[in-house]
Amino acid sequence: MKLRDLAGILPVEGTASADLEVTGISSDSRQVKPGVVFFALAGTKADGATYAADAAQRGAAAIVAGSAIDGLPVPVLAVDDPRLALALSAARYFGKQPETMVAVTGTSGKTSVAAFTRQIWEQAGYAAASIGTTGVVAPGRNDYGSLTTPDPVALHQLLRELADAGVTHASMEASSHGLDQRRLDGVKLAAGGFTNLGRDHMDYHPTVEDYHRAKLRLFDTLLPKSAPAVIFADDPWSAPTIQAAQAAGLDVLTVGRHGDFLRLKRVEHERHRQRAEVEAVGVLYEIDLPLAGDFQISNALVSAGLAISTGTPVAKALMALEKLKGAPGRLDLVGTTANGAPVYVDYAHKPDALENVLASVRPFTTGRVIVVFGCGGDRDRGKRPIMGEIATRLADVVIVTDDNPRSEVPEAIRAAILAAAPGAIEVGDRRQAIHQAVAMLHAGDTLIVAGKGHEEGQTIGTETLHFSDHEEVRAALRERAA
Ligand SMILES: CC(=O)N[C@H]1[C@@H](OP(=O)(O)OP(=O)(O)OC[C@H]2O[C@@H](n3ccc(=O)[nH]c3=O)[C@H](O)[C@@H]2O)O[C@H](CO)[C@@H](O)[C@@H]1O[C@H](C)C(=O)N[C@@H](C)C(=O)N[C@H](CCC(=O)O)C(=O)O
Ligand SMILES: Nc1ncnc2c1ncn2[C@@H]1O[C@H](COP(=O)(O)OP(=O)(O)OP(=O)(O)O)[C@@H](O)[C@H]1O
Ligand SMILES: N[C@H](CCC[C@H](N)C(=O)O)C(=O)O
Ligand SMILES: [Mg+2]
Repeated sequence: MKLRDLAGILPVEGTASADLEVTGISSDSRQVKPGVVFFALAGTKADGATYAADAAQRGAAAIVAGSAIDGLPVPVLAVDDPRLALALSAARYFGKQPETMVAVTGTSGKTSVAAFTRQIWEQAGYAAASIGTTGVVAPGRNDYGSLTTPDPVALHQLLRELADAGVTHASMEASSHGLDQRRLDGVKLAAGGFTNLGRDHMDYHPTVEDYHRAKLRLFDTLLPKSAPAVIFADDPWSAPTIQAAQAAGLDVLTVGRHGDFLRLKRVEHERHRQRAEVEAVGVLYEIDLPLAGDFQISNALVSAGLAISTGTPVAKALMALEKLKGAPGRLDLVGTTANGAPVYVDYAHKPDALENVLASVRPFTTGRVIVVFGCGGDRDRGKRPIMGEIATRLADVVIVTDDNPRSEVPEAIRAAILAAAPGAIEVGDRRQAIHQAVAMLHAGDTLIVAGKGHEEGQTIGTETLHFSDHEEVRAALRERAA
């Protein structure tokens, strides 16, 4: 591709640089090779403009920045919003994506909805993919991920690979960081989904309104006019979300107990499954959902809404719910003790999620609900006492442990949780905490190991050591059985 092929996004018209050959796109100077266009982004830790000279020295074809940078031996193209320019350039450079793409946003449930939507499409016979916190799942592919919403260059490279491999349908998670940082702006979306809004990422967003505004970008900026917006109607934040989607001219489809498009009429919970009656366009469907957790029915309805609104027949989409598999580490039943007490691994690492998951196992627990959890370091500090209070209120035994302390002092993180969790047991070492919890299970009890879900590491300082809640739970169950 020539630089001129990025015209309309970058101010290249009429300049001598328009004929330059472009061999790639990057926002990281360390990745720049000859011919790469370097985008200097103002970040949260550094200002990319500081690295423009480094990029030029490595052979960058041109530098794109928010303002002029003097003294560089390569053309500098100034744009208003370098992140937006990066996203649009990446889309044009890689040039291809699965035809039907949907994105889901919300505080909790995104990974589950992305996975469920892919599964519905698969059952309807489409070659489908999902992209998010747990990685990329596509035919013949299951790659572990790092970011929930990949950065635009990685994202469009991936979309190109998926499209080249014949994937026609893809669902992805739109995190608030991803939306705010324009990571999704170059993706052509057919529909958007909203699950709920609660407290999250208060280290990044100054207020919850600001956080909600970032989420709303999916509806008021990214989706084309009259595209379907599938909104879970039973959340307190659904009303302002519906309003914003309507104002943007979207086709609002609500789901849930208060939903018009897919209305949940009745639900009967069992321990590991639930039976739901759903009304869709005047027809009643009985659905036997093979997943535990009240919230999974909400996620399933958003997913069905996304699949239906992008062309999957209603009955096919709703019947596909009967075969759903939970996303890894989302109220994941890892095993049971010999006396029948179940042990779940769950990714609840924010207040609403913890509240939901503890509440959803209570009706099936004749004994005690036991929870093991901690809070991540270098992340929202405000959530620590809130989660301590929730655990104390909703569980009978609370074990506070470590969850990726990162650069913080682990004891200090635990102390912030414990301040609101009188009577909680403190066991810093997560392995020991899990083993201790499994050892105390009596018949009728339920254990939830929360916070890490699918994660496979524990980050202490700058080092990440292999750690898996699944493996530790299995080991503890084996130990107990021996
Ligand atoms: C806080 C945050 O969101 N950071 C993301 C952001 O980085 P940044 O722009 O702030 O980067 P920075 O370190 O300040 O550097 C500024 C610029 O200088 C460049 N640079 C830096 C050094 C150098 O030598 N050369 C150079 O060019 C950097 O590449 C960057 O472009 O943009 C980068 C590119 O898209 C992301 O990789 C990076 O994610 C970091 C790794 C991260 O941890 N992000 C998390 C918080 C995140 O995004 N999480 C969400 C939500 C998770 C969820 O709830 O599910 C997600 O979508 O995963
Ligand atoms: N619809 C929901 N409402 C409330 N809590 C939920 C819902 N769906 C999932 N949860 C809880 O949140 C946890 C994370 O779920 P999931 O991974 O699907 O959400 P997410 O939005 O992708 O989260 P993250 O932003 O952390 O990746 C689950 O393990 C469960 O505890
Ligand atoms: N995507 C989230 C995941 C947090 C998971 C939890 N285990 C933690 O480390 O805080 C984050 O990076 O903030
Ligand atoms: Mg996720």
